[in-house]
Amino acid sequence: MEHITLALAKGRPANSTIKLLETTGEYFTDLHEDTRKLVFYNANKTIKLIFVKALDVPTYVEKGAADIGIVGRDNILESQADVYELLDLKIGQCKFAVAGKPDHNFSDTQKLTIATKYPNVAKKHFKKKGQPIETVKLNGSVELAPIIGLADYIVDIVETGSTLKENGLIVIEDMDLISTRLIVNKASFATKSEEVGQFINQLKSVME
Ligand SMILES: Nc1ncnc2c1ncn2[C@@H]1O[C@H](COP(=O)(O)OP(=O)(O)OP(=O)(O)O)[C@@H](O)[C@H]1O
Ligand SMILES: O=P(O)(O)OC[C@H]1O[C@H](OP(=O)(O)OP(=O)(O)O)[C@H](O)[C@@H]1O
Repeated sequence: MEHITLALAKGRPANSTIKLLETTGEYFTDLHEDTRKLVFYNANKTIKLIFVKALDVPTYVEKGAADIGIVGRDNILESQADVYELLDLKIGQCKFAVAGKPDHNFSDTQKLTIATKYPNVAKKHFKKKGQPIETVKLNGSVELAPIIGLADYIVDIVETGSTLKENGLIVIEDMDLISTRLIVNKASFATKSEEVGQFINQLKSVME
Protein backbone atom coordinates (compact mmCIF):
# COMPACT_ATOMS: atom_id res chain seq x y z
CA MET A 1 0.00 0.00 0.00
CA GLU A 2 1.09 3.55 -0.66
CA HIS A 3 1.78 5.72 2.33
CA ILE A 4 -0.47 8.63 3.18
CA THR A 5 0.63 12.08 4.29
CA LEU A 6 -1.38 13.48 7.16
CA ALA A 7 -1.19 17.20 7.97
CA LEU A 8 -2.04 18.00 11.56
CA ALA A 9 -2.76 21.52 12.81
CA LYS A 10 -0.41 22.72 15.52
CA GLY A 11 -2.14 24.36 18.46
CA ARG A 12 -4.91 23.72 20.94
CA PRO A 13 -6.63 20.59 19.50
CA ALA A 14 -3.35 18.83 18.51
CA ASN A 15 -2.92 16.83 21.73
CA SER A 16 -6.47 15.43 21.67
CA THR A 17 -6.03 14.53 18.01
CA ILE A 18 -2.76 12.70 18.72
CA LYS A 19 -4.46 10.82 21.60
CA LEU A 20 -7.23 9.78 19.23
CA LEU A 21 -4.69 8.55 16.65
CA GLU A 22 -2.91 6.55 19.35
CA THR A 23 -6.20 4.99 20.41
CA THR A 24 -6.39 3.55 16.90
CA GLY A 25 -3.00 1.91 17.52
CA GLU A 26 -0.96 4.36 15.45
CA TYR A 27 2.11 5.54 17.37
CA PHE A 28 4.57 7.94 15.80
CA THR A 29 8.28 7.59 16.51
CA ASP A 30 9.75 10.46 18.63
CA LEU A 31 6.40 12.30 18.73
CA HIS A 32 6.49 12.67 22.49
CA GLU A 33 10.14 13.69 22.58
CA ASP A 34 11.14 17.29 23.18
CA THR A 35 11.91 17.97 19.55
CA ARG A 36 11.58 20.65 16.87
CA LYS A 37 10.99 17.94 14.26
CA LEU A 38 7.95 18.51 12.03
CA VAL A 39 7.82 15.11 10.26
CA PHE A 40 7.03 11.80 11.99
CA TYR A 41 6.28 8.24 10.84
CA ASN A 42 4.13 5.51 12.35
CA ALA A 43 5.72 2.13 13.15
CA ASN A 44 5.25 0.53 9.73
CA LYS A 45 5.81 3.81 7.86
CA THR A 46 2.39 3.82 6.22
CA ILE A 47 1.60 7.27 7.62
CA LYS A 48 3.79 10.34 7.34
CA LEU A 49 2.62 12.91 9.87
CA ILE A 50 3.50 16.57 9.32
CA PHE A 51 2.79 19.46 11.68
CA VAL A 52 1.54 22.58 9.98
CA LYS A 53 0.25 25.99 11.08
CA ALA A 54 -3.53 25.55 11.37
CA LEU A 55 -4.58 27.90 8.57
CA ASP A 56 -2.07 26.22 6.23
CA VAL A 57 -3.53 22.71 6.68
CA PRO A 58 -6.36 23.21 4.11
CA THR A 59 -3.80 24.65 1.65
CA TYR A 60 -1.50 21.61 2.02
CA VAL A 61 -4.47 19.32 1.42
CA GLU A 62 -5.92 21.28 -1.50
CA LYS A 63 -2.53 21.33 -3.26
CA GLY A 64 -1.95 17.61 -2.60
CA ALA A 65 1.11 18.15 -0.38
CA ALA A 66 -0.92 16.19 2.17
CA ASP A 67 -3.57 13.56 1.38
CA ILE A 68 -5.45 14.11 4.62
CA GLY A 69 -5.66 17.07 7.01
CA ILE A 70 -7.00 17.36 10.53
CA VAL A 71 -7.89 20.94 11.42
CA GLY A 72 -10.52 23.22 12.95
CA ARG A 73 -13.48 24.08 10.74
CA ASP A 74 -12.70 27.75 11.36
CA ASN A 75 -9.55 27.38 9.27
CA ILE A 76 -11.30 25.33 6.58
CA LEU A 77 -13.91 28.07 6.15
CA GLU A 78 -11.36 30.88 6.21
CA SER A 79 -9.04 29.19 3.68
CA GLN A 80 -11.91 28.53 1.21
CA ALA A 81 -9.92 25.47 0.08
CA ASP A 82 -11.51 23.04 -2.35
CA VAL A 83 -11.30 19.78 -0.36
CA TYR A 84 -13.62 17.02 0.85
CA GLU A 85 -14.64 17.29 4.50
CA LEU A 86 -15.37 13.72 5.57
CA LEU A 87 -15.37 13.41 9.35
CA ASP A 88 -16.17 15.46 12.45
CA LEU A 89 -13.72 14.45 15.19
CA LYS A 90 -15.87 16.28 17.80
CA ILE A 91 -12.70 17.80 19.29
CA GLY A 92 -12.23 21.55 19.86
CA GLN A 93 -15.93 22.35 19.81
CA CYS A 94 -16.72 26.05 19.73
CA LYS A 95 -18.56 28.48 17.45
CA PHE A 96 -18.04 31.59 15.39
CA ALA A 97 -19.97 34.62 16.57
CA VAL A 98 -20.40 38.31 15.93
CA ALA A 99 -19.73 40.08 19.23
CA GLY A 100 -19.69 43.65 20.43
CA LYS A 101 -20.48 46.03 23.25
CA PRO A 102 -23.93 45.59 24.90
CA ASP A 103 -24.83 49.20 24.07
CA HIS A 104 -24.02 48.75 20.37
CA ASN A 105 -26.21 50.91 18.21
CA PHE A 106 -25.17 50.95 14.60
CA SER A 107 -27.58 51.53 11.76
CA ASP A 108 -27.85 48.76 9.15
CA THR A 109 -26.98 51.10 6.31
CA GLN A 110 -23.77 52.28 7.92
CA LYS A 111 -20.55 50.56 6.80
CA LEU A 112 -19.42 48.58 9.82
CA THR A 113 -15.82 47.88 10.79
CA ILE A 114 -15.27 44.27 11.82
CA ALA A 115 -12.05 43.17 13.53
CA THR A 116 -11.23 39.49 13.10
CA LYS A 117 -8.66 36.76 12.57
CA TYR A 118 -11.07 35.45 9.91
CA PRO A 119 -11.71 38.19 7.29
CA ASN A 120 -13.08 35.82 4.62
CA VAL A 121 -15.58 34.32 7.07
CA ALA A 122 -16.66 37.80 8.20
CA LYS A 123 -17.03 39.09 4.62
CA LYS A 124 -19.14 36.10 3.57
CA HIS A 125 -21.40 36.39 6.61
CA PHE A 126 -22.17 40.09 6.20
CA LYS A 127 -22.44 39.86 2.41
CA LYS A 128 -25.26 37.34 2.84
CA LYS A 129 -27.06 39.88 5.02
CA GLY A 130 -26.42 42.70 2.55
CA GLN A 131 -24.51 44.60 5.21
CA PRO A 132 -21.48 46.56 3.93
CA ILE A 133 -18.37 46.06 6.08
CA GLU A 134 -14.71 46.81 6.21
CA THR A 135 -12.49 44.22 7.93
CA VAL A 136 -9.47 44.81 10.13
CA LYS A 137 -7.30 41.69 10.22
CA LEU A 138 -5.93 40.98 13.68
CA ASN A 139 -3.88 38.01 14.85
CA GLY A 140 -5.12 37.68 18.43
CA SER A 141 -6.65 39.53 21.40
CA VAL A 142 -9.47 40.41 19.00
CA GLU A 143 -11.80 41.30 21.92
CA LEU A 144 -9.79 44.48 22.45
CA ALA A 145 -10.92 46.02 19.17
CA PRO A 146 -14.47 47.19 20.14
CA ILE A 147 -13.24 48.32 23.58
CA ILE A 148 -10.43 50.43 22.15
CA GLY A 149 -12.60 51.74 19.31
CA LEU A 150 -10.69 49.99 16.54
CA ALA A 151 -13.85 48.26 15.29
CA ASP A 152 -17.63 48.25 15.76
CA TYR A 153 -17.84 44.48 16.13
CA ILE A 154 -15.65 41.38 16.06
CA VAL A 155 -16.08 38.01 14.40
CA ASP A 156 -14.30 35.47 16.57
CA ILE A 157 -14.38 32.06 18.18
CA VAL A 158 -16.46 31.69 21.33
CA GLU A 159 -16.14 28.60 23.48
CA THR A 160 -17.05 29.22 27.14
CA GLY A 161 -17.82 32.91 26.55
CA SER A 162 -15.54 33.99 29.38
CA THR A 163 -13.17 36.07 27.22
CA LEU A 164 -16.14 38.08 25.95
CA LYS A 165 -17.65 38.42 29.44
CA GLU A 166 -14.43 39.48 31.10
CA ASN A 167 -14.02 42.18 28.50
CA GLY A 168 -17.59 43.47 28.75
CA LEU A 169 -18.71 42.14 25.36
CA ILE A 170 -21.72 40.06 24.34
CA VAL A 171 -22.61 37.71 21.49
CA ILE A 172 -24.71 39.64 19.00
CA GLU A 173 -25.20 36.83 16.52
CA ASP A 174 -24.29 33.16 16.50
CA MET A 175 -22.58 31.91 13.37
CA ASP A 176 -21.20 28.49 12.29
CA LEU A 177 -20.44 25.67 14.72
CA ILE A 178 -16.77 24.76 14.76
CA SER A 179 -14.95 21.54 15.60
CA THR A 180 -11.93 19.63 14.38
CA ARG A 181 -12.60 18.03 11.00
CA LEU A 182 -10.87 15.55 8.72
CA ILE A 183 -10.39 16.79 5.18
CA VAL A 184 -9.14 14.92 2.12
CA ASN A 185 -7.46 16.00 -1.11
CA LYS A 186 -9.85 15.40 -4.02
CA ALA A 187 -7.32 13.49 -6.14
CA SER A 188 -6.10 11.36 -3.19
CA PHE A 189 -9.71 10.44 -2.46
CA ALA A 190 -9.76 8.72 -5.86
CA THR A 191 -6.17 7.46 -6.22
CA LYS A 192 -5.61 6.36 -2.60
CA SER A 193 -9.19 5.45 -1.79
CA GLU A 194 -8.23 2.25 0.04
CA GLU A 195 -5.63 3.91 2.30
CA VAL A 196 -7.79 6.96 2.97
CA GLY A 197 -10.89 4.84 3.62
CA GLN A 198 -8.98 2.56 6.00
CA PHE A 199 -7.60 5.53 7.93
CA ILE A 200 -11.05 7.09 8.31
CA ASN A 201 -12.61 3.78 9.38
CA GLN A 202 -9.91 3.31 12.02
CA LEU A 203 -10.78 6.72 13.48
CA LYS A 204 -14.52 6.10 13.26
CA SER A 205 -14.21 2.78 15.12
CA VAL A 206 -12.56 4.39 18.15
CA MET A 207 -14.98 7.31 18.17
CA GLU A 208 -18.09 5.17 18.53
N1 LIG B 1 -11.71 28.61 22.80
C1 LIG B 1 -11.09 28.42 21.66
N2 LIG B 1 -10.39 29.42 21.15
C2 LIG B 1 -9.70 29.27 20.02
N3 LIG B 1 -9.67 28.14 19.29
C3 LIG B 1 -10.37 27.11 19.75
C4 LIG B 1 -11.11 27.19 20.94
N4 LIG B 1 -11.68 26.02 21.13
C5 LIG B 1 -11.32 25.27 20.12
N5 LIG B 1 -10.55 25.90 19.26
C6 LIG B 1 -9.92 25.36 18.05
O1 LIG B 1 -8.51 25.46 18.24
C7 LIG B 1 -7.87 26.07 17.15
C8 LIG B 1 -6.88 27.11 17.58
O2 LIG B 1 -5.97 26.63 18.46
P1 LIG B 1 -4.82 27.63 18.90
O3 LIG B 1 -5.42 28.93 19.33
O4 LIG B 1 -3.93 26.90 19.82
O5 LIG B 1 -4.12 27.79 17.50
P2 LIG B 1 -2.92 28.65 17.11
O6 LIG B 1 -2.07 27.78 16.27
O7 LIG B 1 -2.37 29.33 18.33
O8 LIG B 1 -3.68 29.70 16.21
P3 LIG B 1 -3.00 30.87 15.48
O9 LIG B 1 -2.61 30.32 14.16
O10 LIG B 1 -4.12 31.85 15.40
O11 LIG B 1 -1.86 31.34 16.34
C9 LIG B 1 -8.94 26.77 16.36
O12 LIG B 1 -8.62 26.65 14.99
C10 LIG B 1 -10.24 26.08 16.75
O13 LIG B 1 -10.59 25.15 15.75
O1 LIG C 1 -15.05 31.71 24.84
P1 LIG C 1 -13.72 31.41 25.44
O2 LIG C 1 -13.67 30.09 26.13
O3 LIG C 1 -13.23 32.52 26.33
O4 LIG C 1 -12.66 31.24 24.24
C1 LIG C 1 -12.58 32.15 23.19
C2 LIG C 1 -11.25 32.84 23.12
O5 LIG C 1 -10.22 31.90 22.81
C3 LIG C 1 -9.57 32.27 21.61
O6 LIG C 1 -8.45 33.02 21.82
P2 LIG C 1 -7.03 32.37 22.05
O7 LIG C 1 -6.94 31.76 23.41
O8 LIG C 1 -6.71 31.45 20.92
O9 LIG C 1 -6.11 33.64 22.06
P3 LIG C 1 -5.83 34.76 20.97
O10 LIG C 1 -6.45 35.99 21.53
O11 LIG C 1 -4.37 34.81 20.88
O12 LIG C 1 -6.49 34.34 19.67
C4 LIG C 1 -10.61 33.11 20.88
O13 LIG C 1 -10.03 33.95 19.92
C5 LIG C 1 -11.28 33.85 21.99
O14 LIG C 1 -10.54 34.99 22.36
